[in-house]
Amino acid sequence: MDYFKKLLDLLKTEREEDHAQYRKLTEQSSVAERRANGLTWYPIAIRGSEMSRGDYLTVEVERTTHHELSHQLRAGMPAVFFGNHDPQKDRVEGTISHLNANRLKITLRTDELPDFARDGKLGIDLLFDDNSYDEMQAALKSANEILEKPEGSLVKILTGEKTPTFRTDLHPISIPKLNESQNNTLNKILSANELAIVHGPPGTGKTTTLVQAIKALSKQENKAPILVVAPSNTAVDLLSEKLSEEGLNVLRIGNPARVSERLVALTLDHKMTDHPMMKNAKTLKKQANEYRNMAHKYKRSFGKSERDQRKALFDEAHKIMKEVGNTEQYIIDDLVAKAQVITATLVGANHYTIRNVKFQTTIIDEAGQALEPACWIPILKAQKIILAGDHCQLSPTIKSNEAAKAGLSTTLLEKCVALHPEAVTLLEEQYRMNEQIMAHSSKIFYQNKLKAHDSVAKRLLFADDSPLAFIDTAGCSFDEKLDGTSSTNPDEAAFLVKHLNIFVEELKKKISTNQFPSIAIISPYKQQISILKEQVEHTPELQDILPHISVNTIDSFQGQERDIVYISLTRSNAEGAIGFLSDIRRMNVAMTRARKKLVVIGDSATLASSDFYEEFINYTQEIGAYQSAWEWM
Ligand SMILES: Nc1ncnc2c1ncn2[C@@H]1O[C@H](COP(=O)(O)OP(=O)(O)OP(=O)(O)O)[C@@H](O)[C@H]1O
Repeated sequence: MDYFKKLLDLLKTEREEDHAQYRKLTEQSSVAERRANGLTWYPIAIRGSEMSRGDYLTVEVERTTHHELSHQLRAGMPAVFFGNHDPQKDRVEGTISHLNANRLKITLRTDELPDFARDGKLGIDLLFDDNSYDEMQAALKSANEILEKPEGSLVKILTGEKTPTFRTDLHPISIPKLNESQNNTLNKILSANELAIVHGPPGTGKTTTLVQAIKALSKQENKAPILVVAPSNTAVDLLSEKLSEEGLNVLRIGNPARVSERLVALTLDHKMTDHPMMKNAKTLKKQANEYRNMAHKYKRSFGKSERDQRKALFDEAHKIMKEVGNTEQYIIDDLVAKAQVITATLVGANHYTIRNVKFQTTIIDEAGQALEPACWIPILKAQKIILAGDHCQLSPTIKSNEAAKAGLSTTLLEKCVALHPEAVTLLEEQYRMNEQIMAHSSKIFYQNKLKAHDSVAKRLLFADDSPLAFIDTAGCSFDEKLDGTSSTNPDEAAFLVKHLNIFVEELKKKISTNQFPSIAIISPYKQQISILKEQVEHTPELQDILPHISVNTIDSFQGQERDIVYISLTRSNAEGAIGFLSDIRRMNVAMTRARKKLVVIGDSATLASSDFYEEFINYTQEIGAYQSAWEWM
């Protein structure tokens, strides 16, 4: 019982901190400041409006200037439509329903355009996303109630009160395109009655395996829809596309982060427009909008009979819209029932279109990055859960240090791996890294069980190149600095760029520019990234290959891979303080992005305080991959 009470407390702390940070960013800041922080579109112009379900008005707007500014507005987020003459008063709240480049649609909680909208000074402001927290909170409360009931067996298993069970009557199947550990995983998923856990280290084909498993599950469950969710829209998009490529009927709930034709065709909106019943709804909608436009011709200031006339027209429009709503609901139910797979984000699993739909099986991908309270939203909709991810890579970002320390950063995946090892299968063969790049990660995180597939085990940029190097800056006096709250090391950055430069010169002799390998330069420290970016961009010899180089923090590279990876560890001090570097899961992500070459630059004297780095450095010494920075000076 205390299990969910504790989570509810942690979630409350997190919500308060998140809200406080949001307020700090928005309160007392001008429109220009909020715009610079990516929270506001201003100015905007109205490009159209139409009635939508529930007597709401959907307005399409365009950002008319400042297109170069990045912003955090996304479909599904709560926002406010405001007039800048009197922003306190002139505001209507709503939800962003579509977003494409510099245009968005916002569904407002009103049935007609407010008067202030006739004035040109309009904008859209992002609101704090209370909805996600409300959904998480409600899910935790329901889970707590279910836990006390006899039928709450899945909840009891996930919280460690019961053990999962497996069918023994199934004949294992073997799919030729899957390797042995992938097939084992597939069979574990099929035989699980309540829970299976897929542990997928970097490059081991987790997505490939899940897609095949979902296909097989769909057959096993007689085509009843399977719910597939992940914490981010990007992850949901990837799975939706792959599942559809395999011929499954996929319905994507919510709005994709990326707009591709294939993906758009899977969305509910798109499928609705193709539905045979939609023509009817469209005709009705058009009629309702005509009534509404007629009503608008009567201004509020007119006499009584005009006001009555206006009201009658609005009433008629609303009546028709109700009918539209019913037809649309019918279409939605039909599409949901016919889908083999429904995909959404964790919170999107409670989208109004599927809110009351129950599933036999739910798959949570990227569970290693999912906030536990969010996982409970889809879990409550299912009888069987598949958790897939890697708890040895980055965990979800938590805003409140207090909540993180008290346990919110521990994922459900991690807890379940510890509670139910019998439900876990490890994908053991990876298709990304040269075996030398893989070895340290495999030893520290995966009990030395990872194998490099033959096609990659010996992969190199060119014959005789070395796939791994640790370059030791100890004794070079490359001292770290503190820039705000972020550590930097300008000397180390300069050294890295110089090393890269020499290596690139060598590469250019062997590989043509258009087939040039991809390069990542990674550091855990934001300010170090800025310095590195600046130096790379100002190195004349690197100009022609700049499009092949990406410089960014570790977090932004999760899930990606590059041919060459340089890591700037940055820390170098007499005290042996390594701060952020002690988060070895983050370093696991950094070190496992490289396909053919990994160069790690750091100060062994500072790093010696950590077993993780000490073992890494020892390993590079054993295989002759250790160098001193002196050799390059
Ligand atoms: N059984 C297999 N045989 C050959 N290639 C495979 C196999 N499984 C996966 N791969 C290849 O390995 C690569 C990674 O696969 P996939 O995208 O499924 O992995 P992932 O584990 O989801 O990746 P990530 O590490 O980014 O999470 C792909 O190029 C895929 O084609």
